[in-house]
Parts: sequence; C-alpha cells; structure tokens
Amino acid sequence: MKILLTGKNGQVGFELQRALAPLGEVVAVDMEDCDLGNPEAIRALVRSVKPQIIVNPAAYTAVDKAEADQATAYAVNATAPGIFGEEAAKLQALVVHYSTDYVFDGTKPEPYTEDDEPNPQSVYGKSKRLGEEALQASGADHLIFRTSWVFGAHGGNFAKTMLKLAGERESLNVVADQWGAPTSAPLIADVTAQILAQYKKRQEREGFPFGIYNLVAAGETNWCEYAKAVIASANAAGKVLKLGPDDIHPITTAEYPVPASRPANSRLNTSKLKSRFGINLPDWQEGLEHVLRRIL
Ligand SMILES: NC(=O)C1=CN([C@@H]2O[C@H](COP(=O)(O)OP(=O)(O)OC[C@H]3O[C@@H](n4cnc5c(N)ncnc54)[C@H](OP(=O)(O)O)[C@@H]3O)[C@@H](O)[C@H]2O)C=CC1
Ligand SMILES: Cc1cn([C@H]2C[C@H](O)[C@@H](COP(=O)(O)OP(=O)(O)O[C@H]3O[C@@H](C)C(=O)[C@@H](O)[C@H]3O)O2)c(=O)[nH]c1=O
Ligand SMILES: [Mg+2]
Repeated sequence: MKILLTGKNGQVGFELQRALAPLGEVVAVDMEDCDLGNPEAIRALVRSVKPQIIVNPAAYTAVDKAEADQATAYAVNATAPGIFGEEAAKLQALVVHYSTDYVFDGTKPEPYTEDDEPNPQSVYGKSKRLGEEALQASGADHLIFRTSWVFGAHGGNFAKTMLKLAGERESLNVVADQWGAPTSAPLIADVTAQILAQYKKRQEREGFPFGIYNLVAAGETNWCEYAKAVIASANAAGKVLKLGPDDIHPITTAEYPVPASRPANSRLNTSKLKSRFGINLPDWQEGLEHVLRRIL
C-alpha cells in the first residue's frame, strides 16, 4: 500500500506521518516538494508517486489573512482537492481530505450533521466548501473529514497562542459566544489511520462507506472556557505565567473585531462516523491534556 501525504509539517500532517506508517509506504511532501497552488505540479506529483491512497491535510488555514489573500486560499483549498480527485480517479486511488466547521453559518441551534446545508461566511469557509464539492465531483473514491478547532504539539494553534499571550500579559479577553469542540491533531490522525486500516481490509470497494464525516472530539466549549482550561493545565504543570484562568474574561464576538466572520455554533454531530466505523471519540479535554504534556 503506497500513501501520498501532503502538508507533512502541518498540525495534522505531522501526526499522520506517525499514524499512517504502519499501513504502508508513506511518501510525505510539503510546499517545497509541491506547491498545491500549482495544478500541474499536483498532477506531476501524483503521476510520479502512483499512490493507492492520497491523504491531503494541507490547506490554507490563516482564516483572517484569507479575506485579503483570496486567490491563494481558493487555489489551495478549492482547486487542489479537485485536481487530486481527478488524478486519483485515473489511478482508482482513494482521496482522504479534511474540511471544517467554518463551512456552516453557525445559526443552527443543534450540532450540525453531514446532511445540513453549508453556508460559509468567510473566504476560508467558502474555499473549503468549494474544495469538498470539487473532490465530490471528481469521480474519485473519497473520504472527507470535517473537523474543528484543531490543536497539536507541532504547528500553530489557539492553545499555543493563549500560552504565549499568558506569558506576556496580565489579563486577556476571549470570545465566549462561539461554541465548538477543540480537536487534537493526534486524534484526527489516529481515527484516519483506523478507518484506512478498515479500507485496506475491505473485500469489495462497493461495500465501503465513502463520503463525508464529522470528526471532532466529544463535548463542547467556547473559546474563553477553552483558554481557561489551557491556562489551568499549564499552571497545574508548574508553568510560570503572568495570568491565571480567572484573568481571562469573556467577551462577545462583536467586542473582538476581526476580518473574517466565525460561526457562533461550530458543534458537529459525530453519530455517522461512530456508527459506520465503530469509532469512539474521547472528550476534548483528554486530547488537550495529552498535547499540553508534550508542549510544556
Ligand atoms: N487548524 C484548524 O483549526 C482546523 C483545520 N481544519 C482542516 O484540517 C486540515 C489540517 O489542518 P492543520 O493541520 O491545522 O493545518 P496547518 O495550517 O497546521 O497545516 C497546513 C499545511 O499545509 C501546507 N500548505 C499550505 N499551503 C500550501 C501550498 N500552497 N502548497 C503545499 N502545502 C501548503 C502548510 O505548509 P507551510 O507550513 O509550509 O505553510 C502546512 O504544512 C486542513 O484541511 C484544515 O482546513 C479543519 C478545522 C479546524
Ligand atoms: C487570540 C484571541 C482570539 N480570540 C477569538 C477570535 C476567534 O473568534 C477565536 C479563535 O481565534 P483564532 O483566530 O485562533 O481561531 P481560528 O483561526 O478562527 O480557528 C479556526 O481555524 C480554522 C483553520 C478552522 O478550520 C476552524 O475550525 C478554527 O479552528 O478567538 C479572542 O477572543 N481573544 C484573543 O486574544
Ligand atoms: Mg487561526
């Protein structure tokens, strides 16, 4: 089994290098090996590697920057997944791709299911939605995992931003009216590997439940409570910071103006993933403790 992995130095890509290794030969690439903004470079890469599986966690993930840098965001997030799909279809290869809670507008009162209609409100969200559609239209067998609020030891994320700011400031204001599930990169990588192990063992391709799946940790929180949890854990681990959890104050989205609009409800219902693949998803706090132990 030959696997082509993109974004090997990203949060999820880094963990996938470890998690996919037992499944077969992993050819891992980064931007220097192949710029995903260049469709011909993608085609050349896939044609030379000839993988049975393409795993594509690479993406343009700078949500606010994307509002001003639309062309790059659309090239990487919207066009590239379709090119991977076209090339995979020719090889009868599977494409595993990742998407986001930001494809939704966040107005639904309950957690979003895979059947809910996307309505992205940011350039990042729109580009990721177009990428889902391009892969779906490519004719390739595919799995799309929608996740949220990703954090890992390797790469940048909100938890690391909070630790950095807590070393510099005596108080912080963080939005408390956006709800979701922080999801660890190791969890995403491990679930991907478990599902690919099932794919490898499958008897007939017709029976495999390809398609789109929500993949997030169990539980829910808001950014402010999440920030408090990060700082409480850091304190418990003996890390010296300028502020404690009580110095993190809840604010509204309107009080924190940023270029890109974020959904108020980012919660994703994971029943489909659990029932189709028999997978258990731990609480977000479990992943946080594990990752913080590695960061601190
Ligand atoms: N981060 C999050 O909170 C969330 C992420 N997701 C999705 O999950 C997936 C994984 O995200 P995550 O691991 O956090 O992302 P990261 O931003 O950590 O990593 C993305 C990787 O993509 C690479 N990349 C960016 N542009 C290009 C390009 N033009 N050519 C080649 N490689 C490129 C980056 O390379 P370099 O480092 O050199 O820039 C980086 O290694 C993505 O699809 C993302 O949309 C979904 C929900 C939440
Ligand atoms: C740094 C900071 C952020 N915030 C707010 C801004 C925003 O509403 C929220 C999260 O901030 P960030 O900009 O770090 O998060 P953001 O980049 O929006 O994170 C998103 O990334 C993309 C890639 C995804 O796919 C999403 O699932 C989600 O993880 O916290 C504060 O309120 N105070 C602060 O000091
Ligand atoms: Mg960000």
